[in-house]
Amino acid sequence: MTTSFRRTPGWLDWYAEPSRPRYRLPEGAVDAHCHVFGPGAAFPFAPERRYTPCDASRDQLFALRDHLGFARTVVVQATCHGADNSAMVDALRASGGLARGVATVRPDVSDAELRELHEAGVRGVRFNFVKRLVDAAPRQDLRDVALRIAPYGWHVVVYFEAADLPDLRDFLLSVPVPLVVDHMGRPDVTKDPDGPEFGAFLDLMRARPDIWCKVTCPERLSVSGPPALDGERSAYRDVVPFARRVVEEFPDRVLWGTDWPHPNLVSHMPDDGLLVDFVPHIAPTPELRRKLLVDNPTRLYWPDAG
Ligand SMILES: O=C(O)/C=C(\CC(=O)C(=O)O)C(=O)O
Repeated sequence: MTTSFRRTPGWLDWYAEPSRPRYRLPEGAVDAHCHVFGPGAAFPFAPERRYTPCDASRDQLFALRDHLGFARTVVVQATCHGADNSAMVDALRASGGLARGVATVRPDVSDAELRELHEAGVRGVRFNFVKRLVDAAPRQDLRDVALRIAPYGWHVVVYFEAADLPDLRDFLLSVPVPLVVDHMGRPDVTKDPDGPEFGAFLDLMRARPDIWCKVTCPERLSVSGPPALDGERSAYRDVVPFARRVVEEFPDRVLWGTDWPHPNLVSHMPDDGLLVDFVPHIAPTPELRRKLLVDNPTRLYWPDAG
């Protein structure tokens, strides 16, 4: 077994000493999008991966959760682990019920494996259409996976770039379980939020009442910045109109998460405490923030928690 991995050249490690957010998260807040990486010595990265990250363990994730003031987390399988969900599942099992997961599975996954994932806390699978991260999976395979997971009440998390939405739209609308779109479908934020490209995304959201959206990753989408560093509490201003538009039109179907440990960022690594301070800019009222951070993710991932 390989126990030592050389990270991708230029890899930025997660921010070691995040500040404490000035914005105090409401009780029961959920970080609905984050990952664990390895550690590679215990959970080797997948041979087919497109990047090799630094380690980011479950205990480091739980420490960040507590530091920022989140109650719970949703751990999303990252492509560097392929369809080997063991690092993510290990995090769920160690969380004492405070973490749920989104897995990657192949169409030949057995019912026993699906049951085991469900028992560990998995509630969805992720379909990744971002070409720099994965080879395109045949859509029939994805449909087969969606049919396999439907009896468990799971959803499908989809990650795609805005430019690919026209091609994906019919397929997405045909998926027979709820959909959760990562990072607002990655809009080009140099374009007009009222223009046709983001309009196509909003139309997708309008097309089905069970399509949810993560209004996440301003640090990935922003072109103008400023970055969430050095005490900056009004970071990523160019992303605000996009995220706010979604939060205000679909207040009951939006989720937020840190995306820690922020794979593949190249310009900077954000201070996660300052990222939390981004939330009031996109969800301007206490009610919108409660829905975004507590009610919506709890309904989707802990429906029995009340
Ligand atoms: O962490 C994210 O959501 C975004 C990623 C990484 C990713 O999705 C993955 O590796 O699975 C990205 O844009 O590189």
